Amino acid sequence: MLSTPTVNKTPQLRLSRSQTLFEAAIERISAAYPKDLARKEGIHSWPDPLPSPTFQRPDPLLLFTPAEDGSRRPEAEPSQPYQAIIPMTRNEMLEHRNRERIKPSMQIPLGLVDKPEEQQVDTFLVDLHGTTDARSGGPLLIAGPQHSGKATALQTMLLWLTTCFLPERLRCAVIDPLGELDQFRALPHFRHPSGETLWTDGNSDEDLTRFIRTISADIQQRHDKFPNQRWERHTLAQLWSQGLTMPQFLLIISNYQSFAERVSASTALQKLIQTVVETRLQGHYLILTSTETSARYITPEVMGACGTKIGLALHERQRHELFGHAAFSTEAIPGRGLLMTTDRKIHQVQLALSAPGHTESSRDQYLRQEIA
Ligand SMILES: Nc1ncnc2c1ncn2[C@@H]1O[C@H](COP(=O)(O)OP(=O)(O)OP(=O)(O)O)[C@@H](O)[C@H]1O
Repeated sequence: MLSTPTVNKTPQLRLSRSQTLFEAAIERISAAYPKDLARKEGIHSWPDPLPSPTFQRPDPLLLFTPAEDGSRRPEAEPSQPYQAIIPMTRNEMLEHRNRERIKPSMQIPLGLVDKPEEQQVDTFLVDLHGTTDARSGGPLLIAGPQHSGKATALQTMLLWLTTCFLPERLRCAVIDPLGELDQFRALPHFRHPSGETLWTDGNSDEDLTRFIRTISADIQQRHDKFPNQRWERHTLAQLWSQGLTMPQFLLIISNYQSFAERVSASTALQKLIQTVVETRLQGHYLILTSTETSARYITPEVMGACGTKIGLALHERQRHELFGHAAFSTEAIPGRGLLMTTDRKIHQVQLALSAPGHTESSRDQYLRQEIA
């Protein structure tokens, strides 16, 4: 039986302006009863709180460990080290990709998830294929108002995927009405073998129809190539191991709500979504972002198909629409949100940035250089 630790002297509480009371309380407890001492006394569950971007430190959580390359170091080097989801630089990851025999995987590290019931903070893996446990998800929906971090989350996921997979292993098609993913546009992952670009802003019905036709034909072709194949969870992995390079296919529709008023566009998109969702085991995956959560913008069928839902900075009605009555409010912190997976449990998450930098433009520049 463990004796309750006694704290004789509580250090002075210094509240900086950017610190919330909750963080200050944790800091105070941590100072009074440090982790090392807790471990010595057999207490191992002492998770850090989710990292919070602040005015002084807007980029505390990154996908990759930033490179030690002075020329590309973010302008103001912070005193604290960055917290990175992947303990490798992007270059190390690229080398790893070239050396290893790569398997198909749509598990994407996107941040940290707080699990108070397990007293743990874990890496948050989005699982578009659905292979792990009850948490695994299938299609992903990220909902949040403007400037809540949706595009940033897409950038982090695209950086991960295009780093892990060569274009013959991953093909992406993007509908990006606001040009938020432009940094990635020139990558070969976004081009069809025919040379056609798999990218549209979707602003004209004509463009959208052409785009949908190309993707639908691709999906049909894959089906025709293996007419007798019974697609199961590991079929794609088995085909890869036999040397058949059939790319995983990811469809991203950013700002999906913007198509709701255009009847023919939204009908065509819904049909495409349904096809992609139904052929997940063949390696077709879907990510949607939306500023709206009501049935007027996202039909119950599309909402129901999204096994993983992330809500960023939602107000109460939207939280209910997305997560039901169990949803709770989170602090207004960039990249902080709620997550619900197929087990219908709700957790708080902090999403990672794809690039370091104190301002949006310096992060954008870093990301562009990184991809180039
Ligand atoms: N995970 C994060 N960590 C720290 N800051 C973040 C994070 N995500 C977003 N931000 C901050 O919030 C700003 C807005 O993010 P982003 O552009 O991704 O939002 P959005 O929801 O896509 O908005 P819009 O719909 O207007 O494009 C970013 O420039 C960044 O400063």
